[in-house]
Amino acid sequence: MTATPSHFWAVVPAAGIGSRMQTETPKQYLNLAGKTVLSRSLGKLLAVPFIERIMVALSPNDAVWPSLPEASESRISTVAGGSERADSVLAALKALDSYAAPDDWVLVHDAARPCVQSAAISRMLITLADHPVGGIMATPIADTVKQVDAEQGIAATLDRSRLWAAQTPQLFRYGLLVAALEKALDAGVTVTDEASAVEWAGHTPKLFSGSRTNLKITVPEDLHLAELILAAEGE
Ligand SMILES: Nc1ccn([C@@H]2O[C@H](COP(=O)(O)OP(=O)(O)OP(=O)(O)O)[C@@H](O)[C@H]2O)c(=O)n1
Ligand SMILES: C[C@](O)(CO)[C@H](O)COP(=O)(O)O
Repeated sequence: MTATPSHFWAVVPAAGIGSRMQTETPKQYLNLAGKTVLSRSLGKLLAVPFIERIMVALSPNDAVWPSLPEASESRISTVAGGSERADSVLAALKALDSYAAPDDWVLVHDAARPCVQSAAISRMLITLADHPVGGIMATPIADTVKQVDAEQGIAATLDRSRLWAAQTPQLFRYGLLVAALEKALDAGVTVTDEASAVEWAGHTPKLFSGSRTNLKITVPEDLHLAELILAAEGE
């Protein structure tokens, strides 16, 4: 690796309630092939040796975390998250302040994406290491894309040739990401991923081609798909 800044940190937003899963237990604590979804996601990051510390944003009401094996892992710390995903990410970034220098890299990865491959994360870090801004894992949109009206009638068929679906991990310089998120949230901009704040600040992040198996567990059927993906990968 030829990266000038040699430090890599990670942030895992895990403070959501998982309303679209329709389960009482927040989705990060659902069982996925014998471990919690959060444990599986953290395991993928812990297997990347470049990552020095992982800051996990948890709900202030979280009572489950202390029972996870990862709670006693020396490379993991926790912090209270916020009301939106972006608030949780910013809280975790700020909690890394005593470790991270402005030019260090920080990788943000959703707790809800447990099927990401550690080898793909390493390849992404190596590929983007000399980029001035950073980038995100993403896949080209495979389906024909429809824009709908208020009654769910089809209003248009979009040109998908330049449309990609954003995933996590998303990798940015620490100082640039903190500044971009703070400014976007202060301005009331809707920020559903880190790249949207960085784009709003005037930068051009890169896309790193990922896999569609890196799905986000969002609705009930995703848990079954994730089990199949992990089983196919021998996990
Ligand atoms: N206030 C929030 C909201 C979300 N997240 C985290 O952000 C990731 C992606 O968000 P999403 O899939 O939308 O999770 P939820 O907000 O939990 O789900 P829903 O929108 O269905 O309620 C998840 O790991 C989730 O725990 C978070 O840390 N803090
Ligand atoms: C960051 C993200 O995973 C990219 O796909 C996603 O935007 C976060 O989830 P949400 O459902 O948009 O909150």
